[in-house]
Amino acid sequence: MATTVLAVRASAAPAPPSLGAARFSPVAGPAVSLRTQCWIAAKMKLHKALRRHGSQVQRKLEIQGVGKIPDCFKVASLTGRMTRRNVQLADDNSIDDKSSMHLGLNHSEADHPVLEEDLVLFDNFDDQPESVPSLCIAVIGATGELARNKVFPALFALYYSDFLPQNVAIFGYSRKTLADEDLRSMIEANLTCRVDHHENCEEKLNEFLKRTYYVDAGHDNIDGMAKLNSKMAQIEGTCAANRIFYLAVPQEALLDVALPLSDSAQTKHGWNRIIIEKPFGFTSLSSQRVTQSLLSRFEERQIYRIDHLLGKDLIENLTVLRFSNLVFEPLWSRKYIRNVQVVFSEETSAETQGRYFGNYGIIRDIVHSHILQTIALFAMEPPVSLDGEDIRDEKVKVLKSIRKVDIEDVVLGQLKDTSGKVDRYTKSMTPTYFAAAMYIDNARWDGVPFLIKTGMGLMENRAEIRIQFHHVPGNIYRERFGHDIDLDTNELILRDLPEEAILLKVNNKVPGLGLQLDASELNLLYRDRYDVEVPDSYEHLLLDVLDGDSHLFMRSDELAAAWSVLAPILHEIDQKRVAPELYEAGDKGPINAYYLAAKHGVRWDDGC
Ligand SMILES: NC(=O)C1=CN([C@@H]2O[C@H](COP(=O)(O)OP(=O)(O)OC[C@H]3O[C@@H](n4cnc5c(N)ncnc54)[C@H](OP(=O)(O)O)[C@@H]3O)[C@@H](O)[C@H]2O)C=CC1
Ligand SMILES: O=C1O[C@H](COP(=O)(O)O)[C@@H](O)[C@H](O)[C@H]1O
Repeated sequence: MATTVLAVRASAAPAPPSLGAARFSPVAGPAVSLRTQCWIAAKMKLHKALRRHGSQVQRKLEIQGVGKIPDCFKVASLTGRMTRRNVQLADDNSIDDKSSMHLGLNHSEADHPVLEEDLVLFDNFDDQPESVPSLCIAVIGATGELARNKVFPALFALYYSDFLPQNVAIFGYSRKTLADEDLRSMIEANLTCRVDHHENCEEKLNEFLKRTYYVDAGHDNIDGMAKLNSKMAQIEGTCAANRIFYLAVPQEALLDVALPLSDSAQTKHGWNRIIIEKPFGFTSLSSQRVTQSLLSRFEERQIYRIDHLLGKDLIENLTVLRFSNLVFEPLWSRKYIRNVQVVFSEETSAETQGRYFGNYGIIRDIVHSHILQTIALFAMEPPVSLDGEDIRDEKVKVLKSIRKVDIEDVVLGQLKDTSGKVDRYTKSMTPTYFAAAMYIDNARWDGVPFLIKTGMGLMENRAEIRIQFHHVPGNIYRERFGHDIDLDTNELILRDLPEEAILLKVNNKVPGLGLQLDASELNLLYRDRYDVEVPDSYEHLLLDVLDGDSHLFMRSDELAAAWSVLAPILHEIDQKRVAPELYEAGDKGPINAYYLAAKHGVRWDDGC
């Protein structure tokens, strides 16, 4: 563990610490006061704490009678005891550990101590302000589709809402010859972000753009990363500084970028985190090699494998609903649950997905990460805490318990080519649709089919998880339901698309004389309940990275376990040359998916 050496000042009336922010002031307009920086840091911490520990933190706030946003040192005392890691820190009275917590330093990531002469903290945490480390975010592959359409807009939305520290700098990096101004114009031109109609947006955008710089990598990432490092260092000075590197590059370029980055672009004055995009490898072996190379240079805790589909509220609700409601928690097992359906379908055709879908196909692109992570979060045992590692410990057990999938329980589909051109998917047999029945061989889920279905170019956008419960044993009302026993099945539906909702199907009496039963839905429609704009999932996940919260990012052992589930299927598909069933755009997808569900005693109940 790296030791953080800090110069401690005696007591009252401390001189303001030398802030990285001061170095940003020439580009950022007037220097921002320590108070403001502290307030922003507090707000970020508080936002996160409220999101994750809601009422606990809220109660503490009320008890302390603090205003809307308390001072950062007070927030630390409100949130600092929430995770196991922080419990240890809070229990340890040494100034070093406490100070590193306030600085946002994660010991295992902070390879080197913060420089003694640059950083001044204070011995009384309840009364004294703290220094806010600067943050540099580099978007590698800045000219690509993902960076332009998703990453920069998400960064700006976070900046707009004050979720990035005041002393932040953004770097775009690619091999094209561009100037800062070109990058800024590109960001501005592609800003489809949700805050563009909000108050002061233009002002904020100008501020944001002034903090944005371009680094031309040339044709060699070794030189490129050295250049990036020196540009960042110039801005950071020698103060405490953290860095995030978003690797928005094709899989083939990942190591070409990541290895020089590890050698030359990491800060020695804080933590470094890298974000890696899906799909995570083409084969189990190639993925393993990439992982080994990454782990030879980075610590596991530094690596964030991002799948933006996991940044939806639907996914967080999986655990919130189960673990915070007594009416659901006891039902979460084979005893009450008959089957689980995970559906992710899109109207858009794979043609419109751009290069990133390419030859990878839907199994590597969507099933490997999104679907298997959803199942893992759904089916895991209660984690010890909300700490990322505790959750990942439980997810990996689920992935390792998934039974080898029988190829007879797999349906592949491919969108018919309507362009008249040679169909690149047909040529490569790349599936654009996948359905399967999976089983988890453990005590909780033994015998429960998990039916998954995902495809492009279908009749509607749908992302939902449906949980069908067993029929009531010896139901005394059975005669009132008619012949279709499925009609009285209780069902819980968590939905992201077509619109966010949580629905519970229950049986009730039809009004009037006589006793007739009906199946109705108790609806929680987010649109009606909450008058808020939903942040893009990239915003959510970027904030998690900033916060060091890893629970929605696949750890290397999860990645390997997911490959163990899918590699045999991919291998058998290749070996037997299993041809995908063609389906029309805007249709329901392959008919075989319906036979598959019936074989496992399930009826898709999803409208498509
Ligand atoms: N597009 C999307 O919405 C999504 C993309 N992804 C994933 O994100 C990654 C990027 O996708 P996308 O933006 O579509 O790809 P693009 O091809 O549009 O962009 C790739 C970017 O990487 C840069 N690049 C390529 N090779 C290198 C290299 N060796 N060194 C440095 N820079 C390099 C390119 O710039 P230059 O050639 O100038 O260096 C370009 O800026 C992929 O892994 C993809 O699977 C995941 C989900 C969604
Ligand atoms: O990663 C992917 O996500 C997109 C859907 O993104 P969203 O922001 O519209 O939710 C999907 O179209 C693509 O196939 C997939 O690779």
